[in-house]
Amino acid sequence: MLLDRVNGPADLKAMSLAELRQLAAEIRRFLIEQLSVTGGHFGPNLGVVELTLALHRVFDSPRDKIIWDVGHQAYVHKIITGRKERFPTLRQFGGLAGFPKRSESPHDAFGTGHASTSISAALGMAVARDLKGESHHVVAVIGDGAMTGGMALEALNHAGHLRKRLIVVLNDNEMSIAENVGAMANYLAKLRTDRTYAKMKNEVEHLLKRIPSIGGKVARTLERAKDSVKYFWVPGMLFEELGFTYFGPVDGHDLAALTTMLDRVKECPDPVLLHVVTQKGKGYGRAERAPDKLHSVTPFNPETGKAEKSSSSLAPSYTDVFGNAIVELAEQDPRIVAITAAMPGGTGLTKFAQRFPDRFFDVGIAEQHAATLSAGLAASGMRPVFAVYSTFLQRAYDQVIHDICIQNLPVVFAVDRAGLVGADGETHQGAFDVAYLRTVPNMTIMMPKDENELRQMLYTALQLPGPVAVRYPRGAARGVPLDKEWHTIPIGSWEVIRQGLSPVAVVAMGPMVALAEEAADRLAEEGVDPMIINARFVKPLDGDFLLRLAGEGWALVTVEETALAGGLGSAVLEWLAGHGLHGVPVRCLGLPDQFIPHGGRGELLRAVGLTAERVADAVKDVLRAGRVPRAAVHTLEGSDLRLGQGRR
Ligand SMILES: Cc1ncc(C[n+]2csc(CCOP(=O)(O)OP(=O)(O)O)c2C)c(N)n1
Ligand SMILES: CC(=O)[C@@H](O)[C@H](O)COP(=O)(O)O
Ligand SMILES: [Mg+2]
Repeated sequence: MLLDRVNGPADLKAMSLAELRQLAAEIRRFLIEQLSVTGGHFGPNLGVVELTLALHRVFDSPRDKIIWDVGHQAYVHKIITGRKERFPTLRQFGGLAGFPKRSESPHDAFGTGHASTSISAALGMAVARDLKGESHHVVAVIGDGAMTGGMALEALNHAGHLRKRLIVVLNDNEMSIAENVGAMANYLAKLRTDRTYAKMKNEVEHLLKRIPSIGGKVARTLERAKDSVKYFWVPGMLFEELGFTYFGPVDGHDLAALTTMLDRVKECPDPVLLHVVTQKGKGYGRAERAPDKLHSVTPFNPETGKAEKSSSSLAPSYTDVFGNAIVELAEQDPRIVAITAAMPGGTGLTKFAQRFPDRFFDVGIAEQHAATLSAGLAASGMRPVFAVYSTFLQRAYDQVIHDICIQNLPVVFAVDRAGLVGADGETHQGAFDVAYLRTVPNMTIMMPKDENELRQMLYTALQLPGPVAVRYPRGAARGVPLDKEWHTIPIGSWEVIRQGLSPVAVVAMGPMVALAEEAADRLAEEGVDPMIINARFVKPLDGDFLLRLAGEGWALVTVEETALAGGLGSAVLEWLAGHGLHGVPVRCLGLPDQFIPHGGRGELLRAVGLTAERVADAVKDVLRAGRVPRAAVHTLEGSDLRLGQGRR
């Protein structure tokens, strides 16, 4: 196998085109075999096999910098740059990351995971190169979906101004996760079919020149009439006007054409954009036919394409429960509209989009725009629900503050993937939304203990006059029955799940309520019987309840699957301190002040100390503390996390 001979990009240089074509076939087989076992981003990587080979053939990584936008399509890059043996550990704790990581390889020039960052980073590297008098190449590989992100356009604008030597490879496969949307997608479609324009140009010129005497003059005038002719004749005008020389479109599966074009753009002294047309899922029929469904896969049978039966519970996912609930609510309330930033499937809005196409908006990978679009909708009497992953909402923080909360507009944030997401690692953990939303005045934040409460929270949120975030985790809910009737949940009210006899209360949020119940079962064997509280509102806290607990001498253990700094525990400590209740023993369990890497969610929870055992220990610990002297320091410690000690 040629692939056995590839341990670095240098091994490609000596290969003939025929050998590169054979290598491409071998890499496709490798991807299908490996990802059918580990799962991962499937369609995107099948689509960039030839493009990656051509890039590493023409450029000299790691001296030349190649930045992969989003980075979910960097598996082939990792295979070529000496990491193929590690693929059985892909996205597992201590194993190969699913995105480029500078700490993983010198060939990973820049860490990615969130879309639309590559051109900015590449421009930064080009500026640094020139300031340092170096001469290497910098290449940003960005998809048509990521190109709909505002950051990408901001970077194009600046790059065209600076006119630095920079190569942008636009990987256009007509897909984001779902089909790509927006005027940019339409523009690219025109460029893709541009061959007709080019053909038309030759025919028109040929015709003009055949007209006796004036024809040639008209053709020359047309050629000279820069704008109209350039616009009409020269494809890629949008990019040309931004200061980029546009090349393409080129077939992204034709190794000869790709290497020729890359050799050509490599010589350009100014910014260039090479438009490459690829097929997402290329080489695996099911992925070619359903590139959205096979954007990422769980382990599957490569023969049948069927997902392996995972042991996951029969309970519905929180996402599906949300997706069904918002359709039911929208049936009753025509003011409800749903917004997504290029994640209709992931956020469960597919059904809503089919049922209410006029009230559904996929804005592309543009969370900032989605947030302020929602603000405009809310300011005009609609009830927008912006469904967005916790990690991606980070992109719209100023819009949340400036456009929504200052004006106290009734926007509902359906914050999905809140908590540890697992395999996608540091860039995707939903760790920070409580901290970053709790500090914003006018914001209400709630998290359900199960799917039935999620439905009622969504209903409650849509009754509120101001901004509200309903956050829920990735994956299966708890399989509880769903109330048929809608009812509102009193704002700021906590719920006693288990009364308990010992003077200690476990104040838990979301899936940590179930963990607290597990801990209580363990403690019962030792005669300890804590109260368990469902802290279903993080903002506002249930101050009356806290006052009663503190006044009656209870000790507290807070448990959350979010960053401790700024989370539920912080809120409780701030509240107690703010009310002069300094003697209450408190232990706070949650995510430590570290980025949580990829791995199974269970493994990661153990690594950060969010286990029933650790909750039980904390309860006994805080009971032992008893009424602590006023001078006591409340602990906010996470665990002494030694992440990355997993399988190498
Ligand atoms: C800021 C941000 N929002 C949403 C996502 C989720 N996401 C991951 S890949 C993807 C689509 C990317 O499309 P494209 O750039 O065309 O790459 P392709 O998958 O087609 O290769 C999206 C929306 C993300 N990674 N970052
Ligand atoms: C690369 C990217 O950002 C998305 O594909 C993300 O990995 C989807 O996450 P879920 O699998 O949780 O929908
Ligand atoms: Mg794409």
